[in-house]
Amino acid sequence: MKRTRVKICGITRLEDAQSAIDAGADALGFVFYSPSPRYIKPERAAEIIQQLPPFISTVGLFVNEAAEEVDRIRKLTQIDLLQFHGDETSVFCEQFNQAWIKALRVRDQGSLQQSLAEFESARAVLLDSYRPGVPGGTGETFNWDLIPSDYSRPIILAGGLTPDNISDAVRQLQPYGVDVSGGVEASKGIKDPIKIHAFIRGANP
Ligand SMILES: O=C(O)c1ccccc1N[C@@H]1O[C@H](COP(=O)(O)O)[C@@H](O)[C@H]1O
Repeated sequence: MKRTRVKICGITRLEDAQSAIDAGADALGFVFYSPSPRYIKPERAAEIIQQLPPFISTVGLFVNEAAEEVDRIRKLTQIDLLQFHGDETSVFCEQFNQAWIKALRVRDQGSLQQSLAEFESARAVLLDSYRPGVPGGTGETFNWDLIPSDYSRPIILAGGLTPDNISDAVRQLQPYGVDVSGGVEASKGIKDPIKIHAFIRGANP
C-alpha cells in the first residue's frame, strides 16, 4: 500500500509544529479564518514557518477571504499551498498563480460529483463533513460511502479523523492524504503530541 500523506492542521504554536514534524507529518496547516479557535495571525504564522526545517509543506487555510487579503498573507508567510475551505469558485482559487487545494463539504452524491468536476484544476480536493453554517473543523465524520470509487485525482480525507478511526479510514479508502485538526488536540488550538504520534502511526499501519 502507498504511504498516506498526513497534514496536521490548526497549528498555532512552534512546539506543536515541532511535535508534528517529529512524529512524521508531511504538512502543517495554518488557519487564517478569524472566527476559528485555531486562528493564527499571519505575522505569527510567518515567524513559525521561518523556523521550520526543509521538506515540510505549509498550507494556509482560507474561508471566503478577499483576494487581496489572500494575496497579502501568502506573500507574507511564504506558504506553499493555499487551502480554500469556503464557497470559493474555481476561478477565484486559480487567480493566485500558486498551488491550491479545495475543501468540499460532502452532503450527497449529486452535489459532490458536481464539485469534483468544477475543481479539476485543484492539486487535490479535501473532503470534509457538512454541517450547516459551519465551514469546517466540525470534528465529525461523514458518510465515506458517498466518495466515488472511480475518482482518479488525489483525495485528502478530513472531518472527524482521530487516532481511533484513522486506520479504518485509510484501509477502507486509501486516500492520497489525510487531514486532522480537532482529533489531535489537547484543547482547541493546542495540539497533543501523543495524539499526533498515534494518528500518524495509524495513517500508515
Ligand atoms: O479548524 C477549524 O477551525 C476550521 C475552521 C474553518 C474551516 C476549516 C477548519 N478546519 C478544517 O476542517 C477539517 C476537519 O477538521 P477536524 O479534523 O474535523 O477538526 C480540517 O481540514 C481542518 O483543517
